[in-house]
Amino acid sequence: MDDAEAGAGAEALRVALREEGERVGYMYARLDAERDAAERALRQGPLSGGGGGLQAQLEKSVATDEAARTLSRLLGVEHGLCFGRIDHRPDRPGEPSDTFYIGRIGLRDEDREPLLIDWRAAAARPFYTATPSSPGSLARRRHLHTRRREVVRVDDEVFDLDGLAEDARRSVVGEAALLATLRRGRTGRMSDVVATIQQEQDEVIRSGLHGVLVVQGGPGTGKTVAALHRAAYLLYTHRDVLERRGILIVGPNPTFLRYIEQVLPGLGETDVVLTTVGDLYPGVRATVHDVPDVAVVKGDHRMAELIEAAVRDHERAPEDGLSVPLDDLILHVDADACAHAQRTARSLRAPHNVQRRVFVHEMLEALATDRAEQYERMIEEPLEALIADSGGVPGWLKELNEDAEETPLLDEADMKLAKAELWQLPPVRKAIDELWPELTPQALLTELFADRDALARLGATAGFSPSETGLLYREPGEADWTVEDVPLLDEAAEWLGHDDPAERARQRAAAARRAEEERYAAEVIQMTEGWWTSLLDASDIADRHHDDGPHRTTAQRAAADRRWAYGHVIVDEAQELSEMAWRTVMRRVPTRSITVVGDTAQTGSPAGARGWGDMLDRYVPGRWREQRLMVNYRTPAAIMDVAADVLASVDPSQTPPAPVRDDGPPPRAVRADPGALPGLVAEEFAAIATGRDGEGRLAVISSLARHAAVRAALPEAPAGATPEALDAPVVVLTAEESKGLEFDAVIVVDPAGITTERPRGGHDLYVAVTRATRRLTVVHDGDLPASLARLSS
Ligand SMILES: Nc1ncnc2c1ncn2[C@@H]1O[C@H](COP(=O)(O)OP(=O)(O)OP(=O)(O)O)[C@@H](O)[C@H]1O
Repeated sequence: MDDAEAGAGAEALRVALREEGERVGYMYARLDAERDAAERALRQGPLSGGGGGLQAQLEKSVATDEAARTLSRLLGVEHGLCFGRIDHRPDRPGEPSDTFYIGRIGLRDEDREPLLIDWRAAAARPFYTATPSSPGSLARRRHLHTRRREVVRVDDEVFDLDGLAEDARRSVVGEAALLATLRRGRTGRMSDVVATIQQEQDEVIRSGLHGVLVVQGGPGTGKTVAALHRAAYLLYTHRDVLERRGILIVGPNPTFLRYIEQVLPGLGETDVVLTTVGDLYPGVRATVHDVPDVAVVKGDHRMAELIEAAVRDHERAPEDGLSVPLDDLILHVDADACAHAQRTARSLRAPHNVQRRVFVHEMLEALATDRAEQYERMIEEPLEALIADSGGVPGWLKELNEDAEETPLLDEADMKLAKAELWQLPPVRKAIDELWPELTPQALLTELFADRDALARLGATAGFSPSETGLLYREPGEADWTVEDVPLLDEAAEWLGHDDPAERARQRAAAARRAEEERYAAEVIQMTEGWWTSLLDASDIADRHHDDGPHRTTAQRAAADRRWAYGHVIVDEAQELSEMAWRTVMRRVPTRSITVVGDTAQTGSPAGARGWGDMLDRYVPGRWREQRLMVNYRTPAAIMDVAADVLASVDPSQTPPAPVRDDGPPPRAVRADPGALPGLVAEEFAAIATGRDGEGRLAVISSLARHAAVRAALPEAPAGATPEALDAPVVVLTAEESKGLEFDAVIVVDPAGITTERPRGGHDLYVAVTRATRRLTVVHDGDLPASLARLSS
């Protein structure tokens, strides 16, 4: 390039920066104007109407909600408002072409003409899908880099020039923009990648709402970011369904959720519940895991049969019938009548606690009849003796006797009273409770786990061996609920159901009130054509009219309700879920609209998935679709070479993803004990903190055996899967806790221990060595595992 060409290039760049700067400046001015309008709306409420009628009240409520939602969306897009531009090829040479700017939200200019296109809109799609080999109708794609509100750089890809090399799968679109993003230091929070979404990720994000989509990909392939952007895209595209039903995202641990939770509000979405398997059962917050052997049994789908058997075991029809001593009587229900009561209750296809009502009624009826018969006999027997003694039966007495035999002892009203009275008597209640008790899931499992005989007996009916069920035994009150217990509690809750008479009465009253409110709301819609009526239906209006405390968001209502049916569920690190955990998740989404995100090569849980079909075919046989992500955006090539050796040692059939980055120093092994860690951490930290951003984060990932020694050596560093850990510059983790996270530098301590101390330890080591974005150091004081031989040279 001669000086004249270089000068022309520099001038073109200056012009581009100036023009784009003006354009983007105008977008921020429009953003400010929209924010002001939303703030005003929030302060003032609706302009029209007033007064205290239902219509005014509704307008106010909807306007406030909408304004708050809009404002939070507008406030969340300050950084990188506009990040791209696409120029379509003109239809005919010489004609003007369409140009669109792509950003975090859509904006219009003062004439209501589109100024900025929301990244989720169909018109934005070519920005993500065009490649040099198939540019579609695009002539050019431009990435705009902004600092605060200023455009500081533009990167162009011109698609109609020949000769751009394209290595089909591994080619990365917008390489300059992508690599600049990837080289930024880690902050402890995942950020959105809307500006640099890659084509294969775009296919995941925009895949249809329905059915089960599996996103399988190695470490660092952007599965988590793609899944989160998919949540945002689905909410944008299917707002009507999903705002009402919500999206559930299940992640591996609370730290991980904290790591990702910033992404969704940043994308402007709030109708999402983020949770872990340990939190899926309302009222229980489990974070501790069972040891692997126990986890395997608790995760086995046969546990569902064991729990059903345990419930049935509490529905007894005694072989000798039931006897209840009561004052001077002993009431008795014979074995046949008890069995009949059991059969009648079970014929109601309902859970145990609901069937119990039927059983109680049947038994009370039998007891009341027995009591009446006994009283009857008390009167009849002396009478018959009298008749026999007097040597003949007078006609009038015979008639009376025959009449009495034909009429039931208790008519309907008598029976109702008698049953109510008996139910108040403690010996009666106790006797019936023993046959068919009201149970909570917690009580059922606590009792089951503390009863070796019941475990063995009921376990056998579910196909477990005594040694397997023996693992479930624990003393009553011995431990808190574990993560593995949560699906069991949920299962038990399904079988037990809930029968609370007060709650039933409340529900009946609420349903009647609700019907009345909906009828009224429907009339309001018919009579008024308010702007807000297009946003709501009668049920929404009734919701808002109903003044039972503050209006709750979909996410708040869903999180508190075990039986909530979500519109879509995303499961991240899904390979860790056991068969029982899948049952719990599936119950939350009867429509089976699910995104399953994970990597079966990273499965650490012995109860987790070896293949997706193992878990999914039970629910959607052959009806799930799989999308593979093959490019690693996190880990530099030299570290991935080490990871590939580890993967080959545990599962040679798996292919590690191809790394985009090949920067950073080679990974190293250091022979030392944990005492050397402060020096190594300081050294690593100095290396990562000198980067352009002057900040960096480091994780020390150790074996369980060395965990205490590592903590002692680094007393300042927080340890474990706690949210604070993410804010600290240095954190100490186990391999399991590091799942899904990433750091600028990683020090892996005692790789041999990590490989051997858990059943799937080789997979744990694979996870540990793939957490680094820049530097990897392995610290060992014994021999290195063979899979890390590359580091010993
Ligand atoms: N298109 C992209 N543009 C910029 N950064 C990206 C892109 N895709 C992924 N990344 C970055 O790569 C890193 C890895 O992404 P992510 O954590 O989603 O991967 P993952 O597949 O879930 O990994 P793992 O299985 O190891 O948990 C993140 O820092 C993410 O921001």
